[in-house]
Amino acid sequence: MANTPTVDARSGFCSSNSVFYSKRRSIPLPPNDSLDITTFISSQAHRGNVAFIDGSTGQQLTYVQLWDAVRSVASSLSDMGIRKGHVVLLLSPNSIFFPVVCLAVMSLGAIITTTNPLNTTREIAKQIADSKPVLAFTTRQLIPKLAGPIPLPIVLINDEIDAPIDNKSIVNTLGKMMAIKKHDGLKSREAIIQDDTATLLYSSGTTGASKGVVSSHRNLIAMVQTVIGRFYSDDNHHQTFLCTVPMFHIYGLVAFATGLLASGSTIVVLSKFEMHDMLLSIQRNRVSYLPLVPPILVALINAADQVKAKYDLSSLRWVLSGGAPLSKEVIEGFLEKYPMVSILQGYGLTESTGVGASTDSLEESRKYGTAGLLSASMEAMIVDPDSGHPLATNKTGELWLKGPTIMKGYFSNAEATASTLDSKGWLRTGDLCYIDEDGFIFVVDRLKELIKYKGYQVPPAELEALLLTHPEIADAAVIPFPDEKVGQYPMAYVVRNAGSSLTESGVMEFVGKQVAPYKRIRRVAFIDSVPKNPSGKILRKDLIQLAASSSSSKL
Ligand SMILES: CC(C)(COP(=O)(O)OP(=O)(O)OC[C@H]1O[C@@H](n2cnc3c(N)ncnc32)[C@H](O)[C@@H]1OP(=O)(O)O)[C@@H](O)C(=O)NCCC(=O)NCCSC(=O)/C=C/c1ccc(O)cc1
Repeated sequence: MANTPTVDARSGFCSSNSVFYSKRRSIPLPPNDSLDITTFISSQAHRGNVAFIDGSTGQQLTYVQLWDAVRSVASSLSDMGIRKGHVVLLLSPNSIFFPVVCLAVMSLGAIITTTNPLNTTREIAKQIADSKPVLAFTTRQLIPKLAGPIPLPIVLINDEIDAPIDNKSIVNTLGKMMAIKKHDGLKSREAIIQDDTATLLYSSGTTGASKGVVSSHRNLIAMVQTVIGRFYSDDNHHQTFLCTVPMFHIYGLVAFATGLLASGSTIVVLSKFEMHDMLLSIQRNRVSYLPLVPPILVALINAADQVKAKYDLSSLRWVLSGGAPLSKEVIEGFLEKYPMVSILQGYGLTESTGVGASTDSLEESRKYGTAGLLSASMEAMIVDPDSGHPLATNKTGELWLKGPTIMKGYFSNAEATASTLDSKGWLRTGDLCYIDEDGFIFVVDRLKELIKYKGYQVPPAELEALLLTHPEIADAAVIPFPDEKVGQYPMAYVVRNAGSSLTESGVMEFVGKQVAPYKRIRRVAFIDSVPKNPSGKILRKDLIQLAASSSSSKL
């Protein structure tokens, strides 16, 4: 037995190979290689009746109606010529039909790519040029956002079947597709294996501009198993979740369009976050689980007295926080105001197809500030960013993850894939973390060049490239600036050309016109030169320090 690696049961750390192993029961993965995510979910046994409720209109989709709709839409897509490997773009706010489109597309082996409706036409055109979709699903209101250089055939999502169609690009409506009763199109469905690509979600990763994250059916199937393991034990009753975070991000997508459907949950869907709608929906539908991002928790704390006076939140048991770090102050502030509700934390990336670590019980959540224990079947290493050597417990380094939910790579970007995934399948997360003696992960800082505004990713490189297109800007660097309400917002350090009288507001307006609102630069400082290392890399840490010291000296 001399060669058996010794894993410390308490931390999960194996000293012979420096790998941390998950302490959770490993997830069963279906052995059948010919399996797609939609078939996998629809074949799970559960006692759920209502799958979705539209939070504003009350319209419901039962599980029977959901799977009927998915089959009809898939058959119709097949009749329209959609085949395995084709990319389909979904540009829509949250709706009870968002999952129908995703599940139908993926059931054919076609690939779903989603985008934020707040994105500008220019940003969406970039994603279209990169992902090359053959069809788009969108709403009537969002059609102008598809007016980029590459015209796409469009399926309208929220349209009355008989409404006049005046746009030549519109080839169908979801209503018509869902009404199809004969599913002949499914006969020409091609065989799908678990390794085939299912989703293409965009993320900036550790550096540079947004890239398509390729997740396979296997990645999503493993994530479904993780979600089931996280929320359902044998004695768990039926649960009602509220969906107010966007389904177009991995967080919302894996929960509301896939994972929770495997266990018969009811999901109340709001088209977007609005405080009153959210609270009223909790009250009306007796919601028990509320997945959020930290800025909503902060807003709930700040308005706690009015909230508790006006709404009956007695059904609410769990708040799930993900997408951005949650500070100890926010956790304590929330628990003080809402003692009946427990917070569960989740840590994940688009590149890990959702959750990589989490706290799954009140007891685990009592480790304040932790991102949780490694998800089932996930392995981790903490790697010294300078030496590249793996570290043991309680030592801070870059978190590397390996497991069945780790992406296949970045779409058509071998260079970015090679610098993010190593040959053994380890994903460099770009987060500085340590893992304690009980196996809990703590995120300390970020190595990657990323700004998180309200849980949305803002890649500094993208804003820097845009700033450099201004005729009066010689050089620029963009950094995160901390803010209690939104987490961080983008701040620009700008070097003006000689003789330029460009103002701070001039810089902000120039960027604001071209990017989604969450990417706007909200603070500007002018400097003589951008600090860089000998190879020309921006020394962001120096600028972050400079910003902190100049803002505190202003107080
Ligand atoms: C609900 C939020 C927190 C706040 O919403 P909001 O206040 O209405 O603002 P928006 O973010 O929608 O809009 C941004 C800005 O655009 C503005 N805006 C709004 N609609 C308009 C308009 N139609 N025209 C023009 N301006 C507009 C809006 O006013 C706002 O401006 P400002 O007030 O200046 O911030 C919203 O930002 C939000 O849903 N954020 C969540 C993002 C999110 O899901 N992130 C997760 C990423 S994936 C990930 O990290 C995964 C992690 C994970 C973790 C754990 C797990 O278990 C699994 C996974």
